[in-house]
Amino acid sequence: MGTGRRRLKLDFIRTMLRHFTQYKLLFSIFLFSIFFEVAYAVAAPLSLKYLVDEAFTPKDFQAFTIILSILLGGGFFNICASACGDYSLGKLSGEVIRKLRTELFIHLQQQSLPFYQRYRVGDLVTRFAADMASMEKVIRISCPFFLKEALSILLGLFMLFSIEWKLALAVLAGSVLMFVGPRLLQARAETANAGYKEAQERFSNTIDEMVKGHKTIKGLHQQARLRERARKQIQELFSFGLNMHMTNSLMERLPLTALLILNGIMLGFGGYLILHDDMTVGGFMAFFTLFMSVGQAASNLSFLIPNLIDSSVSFRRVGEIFDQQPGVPEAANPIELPASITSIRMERVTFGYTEETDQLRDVSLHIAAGSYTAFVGSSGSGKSTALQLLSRFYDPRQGTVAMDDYDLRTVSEASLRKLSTLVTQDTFLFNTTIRDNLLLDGVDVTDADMVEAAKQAKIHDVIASWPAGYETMIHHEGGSLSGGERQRIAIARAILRNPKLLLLDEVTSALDPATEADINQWIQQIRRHTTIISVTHRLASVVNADRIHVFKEGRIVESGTHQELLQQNGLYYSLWEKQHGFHLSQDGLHATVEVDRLAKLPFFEGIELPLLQDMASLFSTETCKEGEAIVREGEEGHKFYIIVRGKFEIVKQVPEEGDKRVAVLQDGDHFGEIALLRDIPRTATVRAMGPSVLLSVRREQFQILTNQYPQILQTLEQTLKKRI
Ligand SMILES: Nc1ncnc2c1ncn2[C@@H]1O[C@H](COP(=O)(O)OP(=O)(O)OP(=O)(O)O)[C@@H](O)[C@H]1O
Repeated sequence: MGTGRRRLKLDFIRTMLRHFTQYKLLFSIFLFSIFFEVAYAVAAPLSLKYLVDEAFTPKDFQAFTIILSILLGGGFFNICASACGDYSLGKLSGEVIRKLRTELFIHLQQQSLPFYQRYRVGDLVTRFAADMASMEKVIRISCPFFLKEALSILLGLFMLFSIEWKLALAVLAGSVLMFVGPRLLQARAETANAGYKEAQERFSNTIDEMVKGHKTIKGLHQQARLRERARKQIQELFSFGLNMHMTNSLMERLPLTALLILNGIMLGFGGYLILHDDMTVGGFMAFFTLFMSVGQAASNLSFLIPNLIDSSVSFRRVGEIFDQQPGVPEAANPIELPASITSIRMERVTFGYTEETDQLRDVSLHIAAGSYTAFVGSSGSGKSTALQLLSRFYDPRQGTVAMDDYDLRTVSEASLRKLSTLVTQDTFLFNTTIRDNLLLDGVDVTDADMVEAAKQAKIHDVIASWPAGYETMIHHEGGSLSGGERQRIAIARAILRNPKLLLLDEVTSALDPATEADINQWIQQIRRHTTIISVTHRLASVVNADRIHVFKEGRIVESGTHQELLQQNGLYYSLWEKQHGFHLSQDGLHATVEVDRLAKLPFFEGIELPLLQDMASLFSTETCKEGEAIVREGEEGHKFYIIVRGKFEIVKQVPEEGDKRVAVLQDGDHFGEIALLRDIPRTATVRAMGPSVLLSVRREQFQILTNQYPQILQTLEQTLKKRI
């Protein structure tokens, strides 16, 4: 074991001892009761010496009565002391475990996002469940037992030496045998136990993934893959379990064998001493009985060792969590942010999720209170990252994020959360009623406010249509609700908090056009009294923003109003052009594309407008759900697609790495144009990252057009040749 690990374990044991010593009275009662119990257990065999030598052999009735009375009186007192000891131990260990659980829970809550990205759900749940249970066993049972047995051995040895030191010395020398085996096997047992725990963790993570992702797994028909992974992990559990069982059994058996050898030594040497009148028969009987009870205590201790080793792994794993310092710590004397602020600043901010990468580079911006600001740009350009820094989920590596003149590193988290609310595209709902999900703690609102907020977020009618209305229970963290419903509940939750600063991260991405329009209207209503910063890839929803910052590769490359940015004819202009020219019905089920927009596709360059008009009429609308693969790698393609709304990831199979995301496409992007010309297998899988709408055209339909107008085919062939 490395010194770091040992230090960690020692620190943790010190912490536990600190907890124990906080309850001085209970701890003292417990220690006294253990001491008395052990003293009595050791004294009882010693009484044999006096019974045999002083009472039975000389037939002295008075001595017999005195010894018997002492034994009975001591026995009665022993029962009382044991009962007090049991109560004090129960109370003491219960308190210590309660404190440890609470501290671990609070410690987890204090951690920042990087911690939750490092540890998976299964890892943390196993530490809370299996490791804590194993620690509880040690605190309640093994530790007191260890203390008792160790004390029995010490007192017993003292008595054995006082009865006959030569025999005691011989037995003591032989008893070294009892500890050699376990000592030799200890490292192996620790490795076997740690291996088993890690295998448990991996299996817990698979179950977690299976439960959370059951829809995606079914949708993508991945059951066999998951089953195979689970089968391997169960097999791994079996192998590690067998290894652990065998090592632990061996550790238990070796001391028993040593005990047999010791018995032989004692009988042989003891008999020799009696025959040479160096020891009385009563003395030998007392020695023998005492030795048996010391031997039993030593053997009990050796049985305890695997248990303690097992739990030492648990202590280390829980200690490791306690040792994690929050990545975004609260200042020692945090400043309370005022209830309203006048500005938000990012000054020369550079940030990376890891040391090696920079997701934001030298970003500076100034946002006036009461304004509506939008962050736009292509996928992966750093928009959401900037929002996370404004919410202080991370601290910048360089530069400052500040509200008024307060660096966020110096302000109290509570005051920051009171001032601002972040709504993201991944909505987490608690497994409780809709009402509880809306009326979270710390929000002083009435039922009427709640209903009003739900109406504004366009979710009231949906909730009211459920039999239990606002009392409907949420299960699986909202997994049974649609993405749009979850998103609208999150928006209602934000409305109820009535924040001064509202941070929105792609909040309308899962909504149909009608609801999106309603939410955009709500934003317009509140913008007068709320500062809004909205991240979106859909430019049409931010044309009214006071200021738009365009992100590219972690930098802000353009800033201005919609009109100013269009005039600049730069990145914003090209993004706008790409997204422009589509029409979508209010229910999001029917899309059309304008001819001008088709003309801008590179491979339709130079094709006459009337032909493109015919082409535009060939497109049909397709909708798809989150996780759905619209195109699969290796399959023959027959369709060309244009994304009207939504995000798609392009995933390629990389040998030994599995699926790898190579790009993300969004509104206005297109793919699969080669399928219009010939059969070739798709080079990647295209999978929806949220509910999406596409326009598609099949090659057969396209061919009717090209048969009529062969020049389309020639132009397309030439353009594609140029591109490939
Ligand atoms: N937690 C994370 N750990 C490591 N890298 C991350 C993390 N979150 C985002 N990234 C990476 O940081 C880069 C910027 O991501 P960010 O989410 O800020 O982009 P974005 O512009 O908001 O794009 P999108 O609209 O697709 O979310 C991307 O390359 C992304 O893969």
